[in-house]
Amino acid sequence: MARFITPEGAMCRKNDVADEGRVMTFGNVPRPVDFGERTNVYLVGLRASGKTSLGRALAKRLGREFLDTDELVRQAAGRDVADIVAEGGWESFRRMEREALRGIAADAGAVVATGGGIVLDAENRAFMRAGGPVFYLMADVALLMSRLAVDPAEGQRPALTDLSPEDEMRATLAEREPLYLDAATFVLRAQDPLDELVEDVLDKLRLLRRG
Ligand SMILES: Nc1ncnc2c1ncn2[C@@H]1O[C@H](COP(=O)(O)OP(=O)(O)O)[C@@H](O)[C@H]1O
Ligand SMILES: O=C(O)C1=C[C@@H](OP(=O)(O)O)[C@@H](O)[C@H](O)C1
Ligand SMILES: [Mg+2]
Repeated sequence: MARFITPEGAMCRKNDVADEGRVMTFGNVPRPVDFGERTNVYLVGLRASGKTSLGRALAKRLGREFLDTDELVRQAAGRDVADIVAEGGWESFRRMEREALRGIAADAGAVVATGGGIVLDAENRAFMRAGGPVFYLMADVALLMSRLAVDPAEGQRPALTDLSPEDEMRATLAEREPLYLDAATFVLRAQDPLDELVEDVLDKLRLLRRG
């Protein structure tokens, strides 16, 4: 089993590679093979997988700007997600989310945490893939439910369906996992401690640096 993957490996078909218990995934579409000072890094995954937390820690470690599409939407709208959805429906929020993503300069060199549903839009997935490495924080339902019980943030995370919270999480995972994998350059283990995740990302970014 391969322990290291060259940038050329990023052009191969989707392929999970175990590396000391961690998983790296390379998709079947062209991936950024260069990671430089001005390249954005994107974090995707379900609600409570840790995108915002990891993004903040990673940006600090890299000395880069941290951006969160939910926060950009909130600033643009002057309202939180729950209010946007209550007034205009999810369609309205998704439109704003898409604009927030597009509004981030291609050469910002930022760490960008996204909202869990950003991958529903195929053009968002293509936009991130083309813009920089995309890290998918893979998590199971039990982990996500336990985090949401502690930190529900209802203004930020209104219900997506009429299902019970756990059934909703199950259905959302089933619907979105292929979409996260489609967007992803790498897969991370969401259950790992934050400091280990930061190191894991730095290791993977080194694979993409030229020279
Ligand atoms: N790696 C981690 N280990 C333990 N708790 C975490 C980790 N990442 C995030 N959390 C906690 O999980 C909750 C959701 O994290 P958050 O970063 O808001 O996720 P997301 O942005 O993906 O919705 C927060 O309470 C956060 O403190
Ligand atoms: O999964 C989703 O569809 C959503 C996740 C939320 O962000 P987090 O993933 O940061 O919780 C937020 O964008 C909105 O409530 C929609
Ligand atoms: Mg978040």
